[in-house]
Amino acid sequence: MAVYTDVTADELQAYLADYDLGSLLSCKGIAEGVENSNFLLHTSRGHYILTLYEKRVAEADLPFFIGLMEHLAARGLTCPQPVKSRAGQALGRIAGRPCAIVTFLDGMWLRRPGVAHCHALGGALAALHLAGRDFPMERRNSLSVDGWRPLFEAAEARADEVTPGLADAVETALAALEGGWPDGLPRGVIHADLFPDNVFFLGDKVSGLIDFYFACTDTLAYDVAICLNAWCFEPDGAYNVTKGRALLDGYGKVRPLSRDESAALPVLCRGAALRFLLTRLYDWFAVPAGALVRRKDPLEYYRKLRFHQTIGGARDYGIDAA
Ligand SMILES: Nc1ncnc2c1ncn2[C@@H]1O[C@H](COP(=O)(O)OP(=O)(O)O)[C@@H](O)[C@H]1O
Ligand SMILES: N[C@@H](CCOP(=O)(O)O)C(=O)O
Repeated sequence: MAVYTDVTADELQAYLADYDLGSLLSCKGIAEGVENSNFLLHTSRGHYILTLYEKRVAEADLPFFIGLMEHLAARGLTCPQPVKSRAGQALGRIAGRPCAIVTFLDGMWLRRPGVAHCHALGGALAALHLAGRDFPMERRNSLSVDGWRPLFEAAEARADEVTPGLADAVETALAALEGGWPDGLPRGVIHADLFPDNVFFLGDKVSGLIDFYFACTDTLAYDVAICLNAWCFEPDGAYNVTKGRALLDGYGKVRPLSRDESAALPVLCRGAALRFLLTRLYDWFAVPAGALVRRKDPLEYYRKLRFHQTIGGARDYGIDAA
């Protein structure tokens, strides 16, 4: 359960007095997520999500996230919509943390997505990339290649407690990526964390996307690599090429990848694997005492990184590369 900051009933009542949300019926901490504190609010007007922004979210970035959700919704994407106070403010402060209330989305996320879901996810990701093309704000990706070494240095001394040899393996992979990270590929708004728990389905159809708090301006194909890692590996660690092909096909039907983007997938997948390995490794040792959160396994992403280090080329992901 991700609740780092508790909210008292009095604090919440006082906060909601500035909103036209009716009377508060209940407020429950949400038993999922790792980054922020989330609460399900039930008021006489309906259901809402209250998010208190924690550790990795810089307050200065909040207008980007809020503006992006509004922009994407205006272009037909289903994503949470910030609820404004009577004074027209989407952002506030509660229990000492910056916060926002957003609309509740129907649907559920899938613990075991199948091939059809991967296809639908690919289409939804491409639709997001297209809808973001004319978003006027920019946000640098603080968790791209130049953000990885500081994370590694913070966790390096204890990395081998997770598995022997991890520190050396990460150093080698990191140095290779720092020396050969692609630039010049098409850029735009990326979600940067479109894991299954951030995609809601009704049947085989994507019903909504949530959790835009890593969204930024970066290489579009890097977002595809993040999704290949998050959606197309089986619990036993095997890459499922049928799911990979479905995801890439779903994506390509909406926004075809260029030959350069396809050819860059192996290095982008290695980078995407290292990025989540590093944040999970950092968090493994840095979860604050008393926080209610389930830590995520860094080794899952170490295994994915090793897979990507062994593949021959983009064709192995289920795509015909240049
Ligand atoms: N707008 C929403 N509608 C419905 N459920 C939501 C919404 N936002 C968050 N949730 C629920 O809260 C959980 C955690 O949200 P998430 O944004 O992933 O947290 P975190 O910010 O910690 O990553 C989700 O898995 C989902 O169950
Ligand atoms: N997806 C990340 C962690 C962040 O997950 P969230 O959707 O709960 O914010 C990971 O798997 O490491």
